[in-house]
Amino acid sequence: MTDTQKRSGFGLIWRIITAVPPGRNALVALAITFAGAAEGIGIATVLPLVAVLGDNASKSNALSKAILSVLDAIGLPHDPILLLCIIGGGLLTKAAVTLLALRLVGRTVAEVVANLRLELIDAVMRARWSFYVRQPVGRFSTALSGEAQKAGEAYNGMTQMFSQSTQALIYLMIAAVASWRLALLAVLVSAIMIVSLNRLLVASKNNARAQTGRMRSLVSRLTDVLVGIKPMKAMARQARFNALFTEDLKAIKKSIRRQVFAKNTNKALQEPILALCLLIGIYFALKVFAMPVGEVIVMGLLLTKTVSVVGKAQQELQNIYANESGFSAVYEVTDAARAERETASGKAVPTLERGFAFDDVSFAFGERQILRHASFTVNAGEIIALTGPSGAGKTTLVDLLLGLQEPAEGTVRVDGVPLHEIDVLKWRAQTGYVPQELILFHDSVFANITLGQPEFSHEDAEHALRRAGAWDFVANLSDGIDTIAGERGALLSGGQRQRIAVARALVHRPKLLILDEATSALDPQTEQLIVRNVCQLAREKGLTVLAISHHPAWVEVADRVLRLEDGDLVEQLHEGQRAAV
Ligand SMILES: Nc1ncnc2c1ncn2[C@@H]1O[C@H](COP(=O)(O)OP(=O)(O)OP(=O)(O)O)[C@@H](O)[C@H]1O
Repeated sequence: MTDTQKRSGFGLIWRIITAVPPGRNALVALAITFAGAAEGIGIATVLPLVAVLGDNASKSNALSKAILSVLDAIGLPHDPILLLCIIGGGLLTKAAVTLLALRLVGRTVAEVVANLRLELIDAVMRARWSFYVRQPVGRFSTALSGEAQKAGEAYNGMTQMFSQSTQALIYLMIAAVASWRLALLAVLVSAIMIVSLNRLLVASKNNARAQTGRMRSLVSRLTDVLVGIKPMKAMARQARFNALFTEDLKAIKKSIRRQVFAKNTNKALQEPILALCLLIGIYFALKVFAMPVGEVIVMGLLLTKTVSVVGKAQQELQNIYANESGFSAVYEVTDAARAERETASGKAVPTLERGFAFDDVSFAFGERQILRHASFTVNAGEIIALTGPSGAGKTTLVDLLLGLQEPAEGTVRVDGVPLHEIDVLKWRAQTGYVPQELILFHDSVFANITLGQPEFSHEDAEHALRRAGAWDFVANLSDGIDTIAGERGALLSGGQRQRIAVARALVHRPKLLILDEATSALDPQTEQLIVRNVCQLAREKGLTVLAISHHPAWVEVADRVLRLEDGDLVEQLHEGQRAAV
């Protein structure tokens, strides 16, 4: 059971309440209580009105006496018009203050949702690399959209429930002053209603949870499928996924049906339960306690009011339950991401003036040994080609160099300083990285290169594109550098995408350039052009290059070739060196 599941129910409600500034909560509570009290005064004044209108029996009622003596104390007459004004004034004040409270609630709900989303995005962005590898992307999308929205609705439900409960309490107090029997009856009828309809609340909660889980699974699957839709379409193998979605959709349909039924039934059954209890109450009041008709009518009004607000409070609780699974899901993702937050790195700022080194580094994924006591040094300005069979661990070696993975043993050093003493964010900021599976954003070529960082101009992007051998084709696109690349860059060819990714890695003038099979999709001439440009950067600007590639173009120009195989890292002589030997 996760922490979030343990905290479900009222623990989570408490978390939502405490997510709102205490002052705001207090203000909302105050406005709601004040509105309830104003209405309560209005309703309570009905009994003395009946008394003043001539119902002598009502005159002897404690509530009538209390209100009329307050009028005496402040020197006001027992005038029916005045009492009508008090009733109307109470109801109008309630309406006005409720409007104010609703404005506050609206603002707070918007803030709750926005804060939840901010917290979620912040936690996800700060998580370590290994966290993302284990999560379906759809999990984040569902949490960010529908589930965060539900959290806001749950807060709204809580304020409504608080409002109804406050009103119920006020009515109950008035009822207690009017008659202890009435108060007892109100408590009894409310209890009958709460207990008899509780099953519907539990049903709402369970169905909402099932629905949230299924929705998450559906969105995760759909996102995965859409990301990899092309080969499925090309091989006409998408039918299996249709069947999977149908399963999820069927389950969602079933839980929605049950949830709507539970909600509507709760609403529908409250009225007959109340009516039945009221009829029994009226019978006892008239026949057993021989209460006067006028008093019984007012008491009936008070009882109806009290029990119906209890009913509304119960409906709001049902709403909270229906939305609770939403915010517990948001917290689950946020908490999971927070638990995997990248630990604070060191303070040293590397300049890569001397180079970097692996010092007796070992690393494994479970049983799979990737590096075994690897030691090597790369001097600043060197071009290194890294080769090795598929799955040997070349990408993982780069992850270790960038602090995306931590060695089980040994130390990675930059300029002689261990990586854990270095500010890794500043270290990574000096790196240009072109991954094997590159993805362009659905945005312009310019935005894909600058990643939206305002410090880069069109000239910077053009300069980087020229270095990446991409300027000619970009200049010929319909909107030049402002052409939209399409979903994941699908409007460009594989080789064009690679060159834009190289430009993205060069635009911030890095000190270290990491190319992971970055030119694999290019024709030999274009690849040679990029290799020449990168070599020039290494010679003129001291750029250090680590190129994972089997292509001769890189192996031939490399100062050194490292080969990784079965966990062992060895230095190889390339053609030129072999000839010299
Ligand atoms: N996050 C991970 N968790 C568990 N195993 C992983 C993870 N990432 C990679 N691996 C495994 O580690 C091994 C090395 O993967 P890596 O991507 O580093 O190899 P590579 O040499 O770059 O391969 P290729 O040349 O095919 O790109 C593979 O067997 C892979 O299955």
